[in-house]
Amino acid sequence: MAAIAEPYRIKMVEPITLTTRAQREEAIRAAGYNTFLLRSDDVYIDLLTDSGTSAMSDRQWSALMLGDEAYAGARSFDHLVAAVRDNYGFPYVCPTHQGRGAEHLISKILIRPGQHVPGNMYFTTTRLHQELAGGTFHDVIIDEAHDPGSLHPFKGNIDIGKLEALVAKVGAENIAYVNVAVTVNMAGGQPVSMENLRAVREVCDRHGIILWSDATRLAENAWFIKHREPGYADRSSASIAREMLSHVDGLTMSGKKDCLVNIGGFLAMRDERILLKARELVVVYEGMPTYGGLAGRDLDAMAVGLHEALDDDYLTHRIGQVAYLGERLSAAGVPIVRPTGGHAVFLDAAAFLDHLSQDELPAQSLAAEIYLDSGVRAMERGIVSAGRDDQGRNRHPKLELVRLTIPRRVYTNSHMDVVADSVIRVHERRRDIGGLEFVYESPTLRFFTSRFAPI
Ligand SMILES: CC1=C(O)/C(=C\N=C(/Cc2ccccc2)C(=O)O)C(COP(=O)(O)O)=CN1
Repeated sequence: MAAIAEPYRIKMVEPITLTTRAQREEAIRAAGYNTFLLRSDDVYIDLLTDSGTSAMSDRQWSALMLGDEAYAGARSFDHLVAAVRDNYGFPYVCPTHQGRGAEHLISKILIRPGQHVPGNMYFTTTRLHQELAGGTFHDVIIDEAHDPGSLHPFKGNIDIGKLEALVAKVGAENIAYVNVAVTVNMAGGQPVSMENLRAVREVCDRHGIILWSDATRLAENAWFIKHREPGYADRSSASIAREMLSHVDGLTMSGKKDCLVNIGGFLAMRDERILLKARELVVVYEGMPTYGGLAGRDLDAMAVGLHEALDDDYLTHRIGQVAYLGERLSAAGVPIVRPTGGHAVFLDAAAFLDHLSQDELPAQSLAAEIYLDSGVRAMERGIVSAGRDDQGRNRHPKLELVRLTIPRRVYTNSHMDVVADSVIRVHERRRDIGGLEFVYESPTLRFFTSRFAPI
C-alpha cells in the first residue's frame, strides 16, 4: 500500500501522557483487568474503540456552532435529512442518540416474538436488541469469516446457501428481516461485496423478506469494493456507497463511526410505514422525531461528517493506517486476522496465547498485558464478549480476538509504531502470560463491566 500523508493538517491537539509501569499496574488492578474500566487519564494511546472517538473537522465544528436547538422542526434535522438523501439515497430519517437507539426501535418495529433474524455474524448490541424484541439471531456469514488466516477479500459476505436453508427451515413468514452489516465488526472489520449484496437482495425479493443493513462502517466497505471488486476501480467510494444502499430497504447507523461524530445515530428507510412506526416509538425512547435524543448541533455535525467520511483521500489514508499497523505486526510474526479490515487490527489471541484454553480468557488477558506494557488500550472481542446462551452456558466463538481499534483522524503512524513495538514485545514474552478468571460477572453485555483476576 503506497504510503500517503494525512489528507488534512492538524489545527488543534489534546495532550496525552505516558504513565509508568507502576501506575499501570495499579490502574489495571483497580479496573479488574478490564480495559473498559480504565480511566482515560491512565491510557496513553486509546485503541479501545473507533466509536465516538474520531476527530471532527473545522467544517463540522462550524456546523455545530450553527446548530438549531428548537425543540421541534429544527433546521439541523433538515440538514441531516438532506445529507442522508443526497449521500445515501433514502428519503426518510429518524435520528436516535446512537446506533443502539436505532437498533432498539427497528427491532421493536420489524420483529414479532418467535421470529428469526439472519445476519452476517453477530454484533453484541444488535443481537441483544433482536433478542429483547423476541427474535432469534442466526449467523449466515460465509465460513471464511470465522478463519483468521483466510485471505478471502470479502469475508463479510452472506452465505446464500445458509440463508436459503434458514428460509426453508423456518418459513419466510417467520423471518423478520435479513440484517447485512457493512463492514462486519466482529469478523475483523471485513467487507461485503456488491455482488453479494445483489445476491442477498434477490433472495429477499424472491421470498418477500425485508433486507435491512447495519451501515455503521459503510464508507469503509465501499472503499474495499472500489479496491477489491472487479468493475469498481474507477468509481468513487461515495458512488459505490449509494449503490450498496440501493439494494437495501433501510439502515441502522451508528454515526459515531462512519459519520465522524462523538455521538449520534439514525434509522433511514424508503417505506413511510416504517417511518411512522419509528416516529411513534422515538418519542417514547429518544425524543421528538426531529432530534431523537440529540442536540441540534449534533445533527448538524453528523450531516457534515457523513459526507466527509465518503471522501476517497480520507478513506485511503484511514484504511492505509490500519494496514500499516497490520503489516508491521505480521512482519514480526504476530498472529492477526487477515486481511486487515477497515477500522482495526484484530490480534488472534487464541494463536498468540496458544498455551491457554479459551476458558482462561486469553483475549481478556492479552488486552490487559498490552496495557501493562505500554498504556495502549485495546478491547477484548472473544469469549467474554460472546456472553452466555439462553441455557446460561458460555458461548465459545471461533474467533478469540483482541481489537486494536483506530479512531479516525486522531493518531499518526508514529503512534502506530509505538503500538506495534508494544505488541511485538508482549508477543516475545507470550509464554509468561497466564489466564484470567471472572471475579464479578455482569448479567448483560458482560464485557462492559465485569471484573477479572489472574488465575
Ligand atoms: C457494527 C455495529 C457497531 O460496531 C456498533 C457499536 N460498536 C462499538 C461500540 C461498542 C458497542 C458494544 C460493545 C463494545 C463497543 C465498537 O466499539 O465497535 C453498533 C452500536 O452502535 P452504538 O455504539 O452507537 O450504540 C452497531 N453496529
